[in-house]
Amino acid sequence: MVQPTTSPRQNTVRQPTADRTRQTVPRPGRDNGAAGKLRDKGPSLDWGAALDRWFSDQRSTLTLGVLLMLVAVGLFAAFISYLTTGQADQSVVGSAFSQPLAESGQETRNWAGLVGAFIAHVFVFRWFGVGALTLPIIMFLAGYKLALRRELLPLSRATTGLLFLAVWSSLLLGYIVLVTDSAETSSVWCGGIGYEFNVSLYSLFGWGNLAFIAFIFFFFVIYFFDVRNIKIPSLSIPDFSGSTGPGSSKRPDATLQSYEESELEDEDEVLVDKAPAPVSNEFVADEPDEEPVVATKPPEPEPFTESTAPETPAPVQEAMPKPTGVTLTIKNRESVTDEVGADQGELSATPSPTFEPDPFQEDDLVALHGLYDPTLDLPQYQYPVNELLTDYQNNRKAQVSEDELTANKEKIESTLRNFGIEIDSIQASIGPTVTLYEIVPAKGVRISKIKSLEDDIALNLSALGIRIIAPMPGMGTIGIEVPNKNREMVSMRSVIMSDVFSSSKFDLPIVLGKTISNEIYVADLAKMPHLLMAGATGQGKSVGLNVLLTSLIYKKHPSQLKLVLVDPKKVELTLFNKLERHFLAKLPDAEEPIITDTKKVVNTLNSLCIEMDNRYNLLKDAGCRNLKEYNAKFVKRRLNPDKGHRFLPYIVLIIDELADLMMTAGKEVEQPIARLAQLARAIGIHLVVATQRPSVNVITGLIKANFPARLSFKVTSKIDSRTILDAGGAEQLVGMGDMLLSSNSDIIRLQCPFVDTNEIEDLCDFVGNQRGYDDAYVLPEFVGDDGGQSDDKDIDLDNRDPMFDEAARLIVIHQQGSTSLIQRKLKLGYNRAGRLIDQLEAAKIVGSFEGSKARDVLVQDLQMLEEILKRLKGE
Ligand SMILES: Nc1ncnc2c1ncn2[C@@H]1O[C@H](COP(=O)(O)OP(=O)(O)OP(=O)(O)O)[C@@H](O)[C@H]1O
Repeated sequence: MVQPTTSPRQNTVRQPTADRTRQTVPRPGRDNGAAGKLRDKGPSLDWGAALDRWFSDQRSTLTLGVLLMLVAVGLFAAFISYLTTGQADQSVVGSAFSQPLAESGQETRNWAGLVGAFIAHVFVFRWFGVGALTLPIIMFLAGYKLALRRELLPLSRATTGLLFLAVWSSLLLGYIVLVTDSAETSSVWCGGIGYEFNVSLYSLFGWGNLAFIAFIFFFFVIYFFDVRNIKIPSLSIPDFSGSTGPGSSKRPDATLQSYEESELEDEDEVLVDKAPAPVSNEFVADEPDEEPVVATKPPEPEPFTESTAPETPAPVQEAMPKPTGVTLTIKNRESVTDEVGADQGELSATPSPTFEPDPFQEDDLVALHGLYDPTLDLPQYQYPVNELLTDYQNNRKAQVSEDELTANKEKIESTLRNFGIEIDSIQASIGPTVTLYEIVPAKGVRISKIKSLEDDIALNLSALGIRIIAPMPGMGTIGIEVPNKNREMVSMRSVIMSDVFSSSKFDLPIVLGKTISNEIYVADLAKMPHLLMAGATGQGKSVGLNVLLTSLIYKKHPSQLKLVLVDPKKVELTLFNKLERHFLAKLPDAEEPIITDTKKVVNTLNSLCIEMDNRYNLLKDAGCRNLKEYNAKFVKRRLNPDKGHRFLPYIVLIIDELADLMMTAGKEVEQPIARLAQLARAIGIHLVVATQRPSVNVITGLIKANFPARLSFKVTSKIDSRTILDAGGAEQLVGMGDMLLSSNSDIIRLQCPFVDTNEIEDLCDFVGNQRGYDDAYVLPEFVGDDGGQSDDKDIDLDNRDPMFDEAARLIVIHQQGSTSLIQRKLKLGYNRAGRLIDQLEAAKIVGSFEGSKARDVLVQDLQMLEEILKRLKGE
């Protein structure tokens, strides 16, 4: 969990046990580090790497591609030529090795000379006949892909089809040549394979050969076009573009169409939906009539509520990578490797049947569109720059003079001696806030004795905040922490700019400050997986929360992270309001993205539980154990958005002041918090809960048990310290961001970085002023026991939305009562689409809201609908 900086005392920061275990336990089916290292040493990898490098150099692929295309054209010419001149050339080819080559060359009539005649003789005459023409075509397609890094036709699929055609046409023509007894003149058309095949079997089966050849064709078509899912009439047109429907086009996205259609075949009405193709923003160059993609305009964001999930746009619908495509793909590949490489919590659910698209098509999708890149939602988004944070001039190292050190050492020694404790040695290391004196006691000294003298030593050193660590975990020493007279302020800017943070590959990196040995401590919230924070008023809790949020905002793209901010004190988190359209999530009907009202907090927590359940269902359907695996699969376009799959951002819930909530809502907040804390780690929902009052009726056993990572600023009593950390010590901290972090039973003292409100303001302005989503990320609707939000749905049908009729027709045509369908097709924001669906419900066109399912459509056809619309208009 820790990324240590280089420091002489590096070994003092211990890796949490869970992480250590994780490194040593190999995971089935995964590439583990050890295996990687072994391979690294093998010489074969160097060749592989060299080859990879060669292929990733565009000059190499361009050269090879063009060469392949030229050879393909030459071969094509040679084969065509052989079909007419072959017979004459046969003797030349036959005698090529018995007479001088130059002479034979002159005699050949093949357009591609003796070499052409020779190759054509093998491929056309000996093997495939006219079917051999498919081979240069395959070669040309491969060359084209290499040279231009795009496909004329999906390569793998076209290769399969063309190879089949080569063999099969040879068989069929062989049969014809045999039964017409025209081998003398026409055997060049069928080639040796087809002719020999038919000769061997004809005496046994007679015309049965033809039936067998026809059956082979049928068999191939069944598998190649996956006949389960396509309409039979389209089979008559073998189209290697991969498109199978009657309306198949030569567009390069034909594969995509086939992908979508094959998945949706069973639902005719959905196919209707697909006909006008929601592929509105792709392949602009080919389809100028379609809605153009403006490079600067991000695609319409989809608020991902469960009810909208089935309508989430296919990842394949994102703008086709333009000339930058290569870069994007490479970037994505890296990010996927990163993602798959690390590990996370696991989901024990048994994977249910998974959507496994045809591997050809899946390859084709990635080949055509590249990996799915969620950040293309906001392609122009700029990560915050370091200059937004203040460079505190006085941010010097802690000044502890030699005199101060020696004086403290002597005092410690003499104090201990006064109590009859002898020591072997004493060593000091200066931290930002405190200096640690490490003592090696003389043999026979009882550690508990030193610990019991804590107060006396503190008195003698006349310093506040002495903390005695006896023994120092993992070392045979005793630590005494003495606060520095002049402490160092750890600025946010310095930690954000540090290598350890900026190069951190954690999923949710949060920089918590500096350790006693001046190492910058970065933790991964995703692995914590939740954090409980306590601290008396004025000790740095709000600054701590700001630090945590700042870390996340600096590292994550808005498409990868959503924040749910709960602030019953109403003032602490207001600044983050500006991030509404980038990082914040809220309930569908919420006006403000930052939740301050207790009732709304309860609804939000329950809504997050629904989101959690929805995510578990998605993961189960995808056969993934955690969010990372799921997103990695989605990025590789292996999950079908039409089945509700979507890229899932991390959600971080921050509650600033749990005490208020527990006082007013008690169990109503405790239970969903405990449930989320218990179950939400695998699906990427993480909680940070802060409180001023770490008493047992606020941090109840239920909550505490589910928050293994706890952070305490200075608290007022030892009891409070015990409540939060299960150990004393937090009452002796010195304030101003001095804190103790307890995770996996280790306690570490840290100095929290400082970030001021005006820095947060600048940061939020920087992000908030950029183009964002249309709205905050919408959480699933939650209707409480009292009917929740339904009471404010007094719908006045005389005051219908101008788009009402259009929305109604859309819903009836698609027979799908979904807000996001309206949003997407009519290009409306979520709120307006939500109002429309309420009006449609009031007009009894759609049924009532049923949790995560789409609403029922109560009107069967357009005719009925027109009647209803007329009635509404009073006609
Ligand atoms: N990491 C830090 N480094 C230096 N000074 C700090 C740090 N954190 C807090 N302080 C100082 O302590 C003051 C109070 O901090 P903060 O507002 O975070 O306290 P708090 O615990 O949130 O209080 P409350 O609960 O009343 O809101 C800050 O204004 C700042 O001067």
